[in-house]
Amino acid sequence: VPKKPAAGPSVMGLVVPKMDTVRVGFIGVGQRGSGHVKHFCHLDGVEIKAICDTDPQVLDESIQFVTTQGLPKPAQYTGSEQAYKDLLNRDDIDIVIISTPWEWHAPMAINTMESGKHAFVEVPLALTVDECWQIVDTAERTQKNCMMMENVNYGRDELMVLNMVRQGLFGELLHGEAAYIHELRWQMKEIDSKTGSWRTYWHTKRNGNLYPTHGLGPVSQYMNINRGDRFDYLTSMSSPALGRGLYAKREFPADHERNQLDYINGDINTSLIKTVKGRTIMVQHDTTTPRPYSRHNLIQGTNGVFAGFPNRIAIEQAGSDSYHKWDMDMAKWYAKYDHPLWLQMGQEAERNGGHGGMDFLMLWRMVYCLRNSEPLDQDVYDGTAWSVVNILSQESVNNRSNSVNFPDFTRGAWKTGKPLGIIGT
Ligand SMILES: NC(=O)c1ccc[n+]([C@@H]2O[C@H](COP(=O)([O-])OP(=O)(O)OC[C@H]3O[C@@H](n4cnc5c(N)ncnc54)[C@H](O)[C@@H]3O)[C@@H](O)[C@H]2O)c1
Repeated sequence: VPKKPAAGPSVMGLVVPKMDTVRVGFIGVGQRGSGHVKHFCHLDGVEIKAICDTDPQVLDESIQFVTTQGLPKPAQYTGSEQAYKDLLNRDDIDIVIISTPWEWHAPMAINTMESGKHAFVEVPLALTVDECWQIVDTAERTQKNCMMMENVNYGRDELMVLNMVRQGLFGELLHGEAAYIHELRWQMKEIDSKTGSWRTYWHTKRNGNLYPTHGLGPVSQYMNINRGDRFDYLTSMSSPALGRGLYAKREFPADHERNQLDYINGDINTSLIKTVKGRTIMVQHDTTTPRPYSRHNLIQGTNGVFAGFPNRIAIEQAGSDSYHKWDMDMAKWYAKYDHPLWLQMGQEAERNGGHGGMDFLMLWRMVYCLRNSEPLDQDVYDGTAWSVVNILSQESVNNRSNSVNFPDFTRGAWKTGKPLGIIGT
């Protein structure tokens, strides 16, 4: 895709006028979006103005939840797949939280920004390179935020590792490993509604990394991707696609629809990203094999390594060869390196829950930035760079793993982009 002329100034580091109250609308309140609604009911300085979902039942559940908290009843929109546009026509909403199936993310984000509102979108942000460019173009033309809500960047461990990296504990960074390894075959039993009712089909349409952002977001922030470095090119391979067919055979009658599908997505996809500075990142996707959960969360530098799942660390200390053995005892590392944001908000985040507190912390931080006129921690360039791995990995897999170049969605602004600060220091 050729580099297009910008439709407006870069939105890297975008600061928008301070909001005393953040007025929010929700599109999609299924399994994920309903959680966001619950968290927003416990955040200061927000008003839930409207909620939209095509499923009247989940819509009603979220509306009920809000009112049982003693909060005003939000307006509701349902009845068609386009009903969200009526929500966007309101003039009393500042931000829209989009938690719909993947194919809706890009059009809804674009329509949200065009309606004068800021878009906050579930992962992944987009499904084609063209959609990525359209989102970037719209953000630049409208000067609106479009943040992909990568919650994993707000996990305690990920925040701590970011803090360790910034303090130089690992030396110069060389290599990272990221993954979404999460056995989700059971979602194939969600037939008429819920995640599996739409997500299952992606395994019949694409062969690559369907869901790259959870592991990749934090590793990208460790490496200052789009802020001094950027993804240059990628090569990708997929294993055979066997697990979903076998599962369908075992779990569904022979004539069941799940047994008529052609599952083409390799059970394990492995991609390698090279950055402009020469660093390497391995990214894996596997939602099919019987295997414990992992996002890898590995960062290797000239002075040592941190790896997650389970957490372990090895550092070259004072010339000793202590790095031959993993230190699995995290207590002293947390004591020394817990991120200031976690020290400030971690207890409240854990009390509110959501993937160990990361969900609440992300939403709290979004609202904090909007209310204090600070740039968000993740911008439209991050969301597109992390999401486009989905698309580029397929291209590479389908072409004997030949390398594929990353588009530079920042249009060169990565060279001067400021690294994400450690808030509170
Ligand atoms: N960040 C995370 O940790 C995390 C976790 C789970 C899901 N997700 C993401 O959240 C998104 C939603 O996933 P989910 O598990 O909640 O799925 P889901 O199927 O439970 O919910 C999706 C909702 O969107 C509604 N919807 C579909 N089309 C719509 C339209 N045109 N207008 C309005 N509503 C519409 C559906 O009725 C449904 O209620 C996905 O992108 C998924 O990848 C992220």
